[in-house]
Amino acid sequence: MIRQVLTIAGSDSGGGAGIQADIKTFQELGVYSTSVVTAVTAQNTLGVSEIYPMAPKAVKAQLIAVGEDFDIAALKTGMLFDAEIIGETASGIQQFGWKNVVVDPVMIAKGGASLLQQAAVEALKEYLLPLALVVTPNIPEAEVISGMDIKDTVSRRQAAAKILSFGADSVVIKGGHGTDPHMAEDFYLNQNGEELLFRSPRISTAQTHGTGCTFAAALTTGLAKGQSLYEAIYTAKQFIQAALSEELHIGAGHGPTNHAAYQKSMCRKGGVHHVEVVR
Ligand SMILES: Nc1ncnc2c1ncn2[C@@H]1O[C@H](COP(=O)(O)OP(=O)(O)O)[C@@H](O)[C@H]1O
Ligand SMILES: Cc1ncc(COP(=O)(O)OP(=O)(O)O)c(N)n1
Repeated sequence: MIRQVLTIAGSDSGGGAGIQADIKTFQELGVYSTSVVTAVTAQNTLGVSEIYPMAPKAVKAQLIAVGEDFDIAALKTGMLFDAEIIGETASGIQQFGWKNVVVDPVMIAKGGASLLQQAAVEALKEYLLPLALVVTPNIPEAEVISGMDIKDTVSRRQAAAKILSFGADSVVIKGGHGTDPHMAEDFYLNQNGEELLFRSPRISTAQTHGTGCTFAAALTTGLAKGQSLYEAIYTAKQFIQAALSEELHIGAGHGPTNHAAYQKSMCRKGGVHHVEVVR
């Protein structure tokens, strides 16, 4: 039977991030996607113009509808917007005993719009992080959650350890916002103190809308298929590298990544992107 996954996230009318990015990624990687919409954003490649959060009871009703009928092998959370929606999300995960929980702690869109109320950060730490197999902040999100500045590899490791203190099994601090002009480096740390670096050449492109959602969705798919966390992160890094490499050039701003590129690269001899892993 096809593996079933769930995304709990906001809608991006521009289709590059949020629920739309997740579903495209799930489809490309061969799992069946269910979805719980937490908010509707009016958004395109130039930015977010309006946000309409769902009523918490609407989020709850969607979670129950999915939970009562589907066998969810892995799930990801994205834009959750406020503390009440975080509370409903955490309750749903616990009610249905869902495992393989990937928490992408979406806070700010590339254009600067706030996708999580500041007051909700505490709820994220208290209710959601303890349920996470892996939490995937970008560097600014990792700074907010840890309350620390990340300016080098030492402070990145300290911030990752602080994030783990809120109860997630592991963390990946994504490197898209890093300062290395040559490499995009994602740092993994787990509760056993094991750390890994996943490194790919940094691609010079403005078509980066939705990189974080896409990466976390690909990771979620790997877990649903029974991959180890290591394999799932590795595949997700290959997926996003391909999606950034073959630009679509859609829209006038930060365009979406190309969700179809990974499958195309699989068909080419030697086409799958190499990811360097440093232990
Ligand atoms: N220019 C780039 N070249 C290669 N990989 C990138 C680039 N930008 C982001 N990535 C990768 O995309 C994934 C998402 O990272 P990031 O952009 O930091 O997340 P977010 O969209 O949440 O800000 C990570 O695996 C990161 O290393
Ligand atoms: C509805 C919605 N959810 C999440 C995001 C942020 O997505 P992300 O992958 O972090 O990409 P950027 O916004 O940084 O390009 C979003 N914009 N909208």
